[in-house]
This record gives sequence, C-alpha cells and structure tokens, in this order.
Amino acid sequence: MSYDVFDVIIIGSGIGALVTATQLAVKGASVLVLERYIIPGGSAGYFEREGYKFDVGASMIFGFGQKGTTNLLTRALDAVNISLETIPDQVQIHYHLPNNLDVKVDRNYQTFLENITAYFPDERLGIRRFYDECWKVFNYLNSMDLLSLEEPRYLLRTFLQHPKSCLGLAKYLPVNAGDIARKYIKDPELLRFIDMECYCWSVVPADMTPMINAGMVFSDRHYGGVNYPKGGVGQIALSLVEGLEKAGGKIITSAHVTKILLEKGRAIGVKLASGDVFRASIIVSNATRWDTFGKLLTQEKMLTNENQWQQRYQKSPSFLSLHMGVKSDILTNNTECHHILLEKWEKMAELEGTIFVSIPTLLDPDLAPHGYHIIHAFTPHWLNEWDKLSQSDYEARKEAAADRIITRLEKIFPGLDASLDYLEIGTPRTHRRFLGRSDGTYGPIPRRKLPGLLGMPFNRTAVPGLYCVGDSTFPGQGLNAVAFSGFACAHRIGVDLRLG
Ligand SMILES: NC(=O)c1ccc[n+]([C@@H]2O[C@H](COP(=O)([O-])OP(=O)(O)OC[C@H]3O[C@@H](n4cnc5c(N)ncnc54)[C@H](O)[C@@H]3O)[C@@H](O)[C@H]2O)c1
Ligand SMILES: CC(C)=CCC/C(C)=C/C=C\C(C)=C/C=C/C(C)=C/C=C/C=C(C)/C=C/C=C(C)/C=C/C=C(\C)CCC=C(C)C
Repeated sequence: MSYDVFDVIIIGSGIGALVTATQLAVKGASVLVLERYIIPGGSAGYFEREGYKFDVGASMIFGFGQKGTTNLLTRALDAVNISLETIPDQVQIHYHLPNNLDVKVDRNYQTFLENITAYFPDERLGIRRFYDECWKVFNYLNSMDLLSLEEPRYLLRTFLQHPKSCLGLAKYLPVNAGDIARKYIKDPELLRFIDMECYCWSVVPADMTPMINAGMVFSDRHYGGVNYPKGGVGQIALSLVEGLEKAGGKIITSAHVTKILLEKGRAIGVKLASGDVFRASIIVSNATRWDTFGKLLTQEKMLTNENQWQQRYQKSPSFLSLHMGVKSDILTNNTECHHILLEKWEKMAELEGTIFVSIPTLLDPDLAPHGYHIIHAFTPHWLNEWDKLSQSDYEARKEAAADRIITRLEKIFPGLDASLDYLEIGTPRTHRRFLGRSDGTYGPIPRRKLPGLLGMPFNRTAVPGLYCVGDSTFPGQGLNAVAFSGFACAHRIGVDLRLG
C-alpha cells in the first residue's frame, strides 16, 4: 500500500482525461493519471498486428485546424509545446445511401452544397439556409475562448467581450438540429439525409442531436477540416502523455481503479485492484457515468441527480468492428478515407443497419505493410447479443457477423473478401473489456427528444471533490467534444485549487 498525495488524480487516460491532465500540469498542479489498460488513449488508442497499426475507434478527427478557437486538439498539444504532423482529408465522408444517393462531403463548402443540391434541386435554398445556420453557431463558438461554463467570472468576461455570440449560443443550447432542418427543408428524403448526417457521429437522428454539436461538425469540416495525425490516432494520446510528463505530471498504466474513497462525503482518494491507495485534493473520473456512479462509488443509494440523468439518457449501443488488412489493388484511385453505407432508410439506427468505414492508410500509408491497406468497418451492436456465450458460440457468431458485413461491403469494394490478408473482429465485449466502458457503450444518448444540450452535466458532481470528464459530460461524444470537456474541467479545477 502507498499513500502518495497529489493535487489531482485522474481515473482513465482517454483524450478528455489527458487534456485535463496536461492543462492542470502546466498550471503547476501535481497530477497523477491512472489507466487500467497497458497504453493510454482509451477509445482513441491503437493496437498493432502483423505490420498493421489499427485505430481502436474511427479515424475521422476534428479539432486539428490551424485557426480560430475550436481547434481544441491543436490547442491542447500547443499548451505542452508539442505539435503533431497531420494529413488533411479532402472528403469528410462518402455516403452510399438508399435510392442511389451517393454524396461526397467535400472540404470545400460550396462543392459540398453543389453535390447535395444536385440530388435535391428544388431544395437549393433550404439546403443553403440549414447549413448556413450551422455556420452561425460555429462562428459564435469560434469567436471565444472555450472554457468552463461553471465558472461565473469566465462567463461574465466572455459575455462582456462577445455579447452577441453568448446570447446566440444561449439561444441554441436547448435546440436540436432536426428543429432547424425542418424549418427550411420539406423533402422527406432530404430530411432523412440530414438524419444520417447527424446519426453518423451522434448515433441519434437529427431531432435528438444538439444543434450546437451539429454546428460544430457541419461547419468545422469545411473550416479547420478533418485532419489525420501522422502515425495514427494513437499519436494524440502518446503526445499528450509526453507533454504531461514534461510538465511534471505522472501516468501509471495497468492501474485499475476499483474504488473512489470518500471521507465525510468528500472524494479524497482512490483504491486500485492491486490494493494500492492514492490520495488527492481532487479526483476526476474519465470513466463513463454508469461506471463512475454505479461501480467506483460504492454508495448504497444512487445520487438523486445521477438517477435523474439516467432517466433522460441511456447507453448507446456499442459496435461490432472489423479491423481488416487488405491488398491495396482492390481500392480504386478515387477511393475516399471515410464511408457510410446504408441500403434501407428505416434500418439506419438498427443493429447492423449503418456501416461506418475508415481507410486511414489512404492518408498515412505507413500504417500497413507496403502493398496493403487498412479497412476498419464498424456497425452498431448491443452487448446482450454477445454476452453469456460459450467460447465456440462467440467465435462462430463473430465469423457469421463478419461475413454479413463483408458481403455488404463488396458493393463499394468489389473483391474485398478475396483480398483479405488479416481480420480481427471486435465486439461489444471487446469494447467493454479493453475500454472499461459499461456494456461497451459508445456514450450517452437521449432516451427521448430532449432540449438540445441543456440536460448534459458539466464537470462538477454532487460529490464534493469529485469531477467527471469525457463523453459522459457536456457536450458529449467526439474527440473534439471530449477535448472541450477536458479544457472546461481543468479550468474549473484550476479555479477551485487557486492555481495561477
Ligand atoms: N472521431 C473519432 O473518430 C473518434 C475515435 C475514437 C474515439 N472517439 C471519441 O472518444 C470519446 C471518448 O473519450 P473519453 O475521454 O470520454 O474517454 P475514453 O472512454 O476514450 O477513455 C476512458 C479511459 O478510462 C480508462 N478507465 C475506465 N475505467 C477505469 C478505471 N476504473 N481505472 C482506470 N482506468 C479506467 C479506460 O481504460 C480508457 O482508457 C468517445 O466519445 C468517442 O466519440 C472519437
Ligand atoms: C455567457 C452566457 C450568457 C451564455 C453562455 C452560452 C455559451 C457560451 C454556451 C457555450 C456552449 C459551448 C462552449 C459549447 C461547446 C460545444 C463544443 C465544443 C462541441 C463540440 C462538439 C464536437 C463534436 C460533436 C465532434 C464529433 C466528431 C466526430 C466525428 C465523432 C465521431 C464519429 C464517428 C464515430 C463516426 C465516424 C464516421 C465514419 C464514417 C467512420
């Protein structure tokens, strides 16, 4: 048993955690990050097999722009004097949708508008108005420093400096993207396209997707753009850890926190599976809310406000992931890095409905052996389909699911099956085991239509001394979103600890 004392202990090392840790370390706090897995990064981690370097999650990275204030990954690395080489992606997504709706979302805004308008010429004005309104939200965000909305002096200062942006954002906080889309667009097929535009990163349709997040994604892809870190997504976490250590912070991997310790109701430390105990003035959990309040805090009664939150939000499904190494000659010259495949609109949000595809080697060929590409295909799946199976049933189910997905992908990548060199199949069980996420969930989604982002909790919790960071906090899923949550968390803690 050890009794080291820190200013801040952070449970987990996802991007939300590492942004919090680096921000606090450069402010002079003594920070300890405890990660249960063998490497940092969480959903933004990687693994290597037979010469391939696979990203655990998708490879579509926002937040690496060079201008404005919303480029939060660039800013987080800048703060610890690190810059990462990134490779611009000219097309955010190539959609392969029902009724031969085949649309590329180009980095250039006008080109994208023309691509979609070609399918819906009667909706030219509505399309323009919807996406322009998204720009309005983005421009408000991109005009101000993005810090803790729980810090009154920051709110006042920001309001005095940017009253129009603050009032504008306050107006959009309770709004969902579907409300705005239906104001301008009538064509049901086009509204379904907007649903898919939201679903493919928020995993809910437009009516349940907060307008602030839609404003970020639908505009930043044409502003800072989608940029891939050279060496793979895992480089982001490795670089943040390098910066953390340079700034005096510490990380321990293979350190599984099993309990948050309370004294007179205040969080004062953590206990590890090894029995080791660490103490700190402040504890931050990067685990999901279900894990933090259901497992790490061993109170008999769930806190009332967490209970209320769980009545509003539920766990999204997890994913079935196919990490494939394929011969490069099956991809034609104009193949894009990211694809969405859906054959029937009504199946969009169903199990195995939408297939997401990332081919990061089109941007960074060094991630695979010469002459080969990585294709990562994933599709929503629930844990209960995979739990409590014998090993042989589990393997057989994985093979059958992979066959179904590969057969469907043959439509956009003819010859895929025959060109397979390597295949690793991840299930919701894999996500639960390696990411420590309850049921392997991708994150919280509204149970029903909610007022935009108003119901998402900030970083402080009802337990004094305990904060949360990551996709269980405002503004939710996405690397740039959890980076915001990290900036906000560190800002609030910095004020609470009176750091300079
Ligand atoms: N844009 C993309 O393509 C992309 C790709 C990957 C991930 N993502 C996003 O990343 C987001 C997740 O980031 P995040 O910061 O919320 O966290 P995360 O889930 O990625 O990381 C949490 C970390 O905490 C660790 N952990 C959990 N319980 C622990 C315990 N008890 N003790 C010690 N360690 C523990 C896990 O091992 C994991 O490393 C997701 O919302 C997803 O949208 C996006
Ligand atoms: C002062 C007063 C009076 C009022 C204050 C009002 C105010 C200042 C409000 C401020 C609100 C703020 C600051 C909000 C900030 C919101 C942010 C930063 C939101 C960021 C969102 C980022 C998102 C949603 C990023 C998502 C990214 C992606 C791509 C996620 C995942 C993608 C996949 C899993 C799919 C990949 C797809 C394929 C095809 C492989």
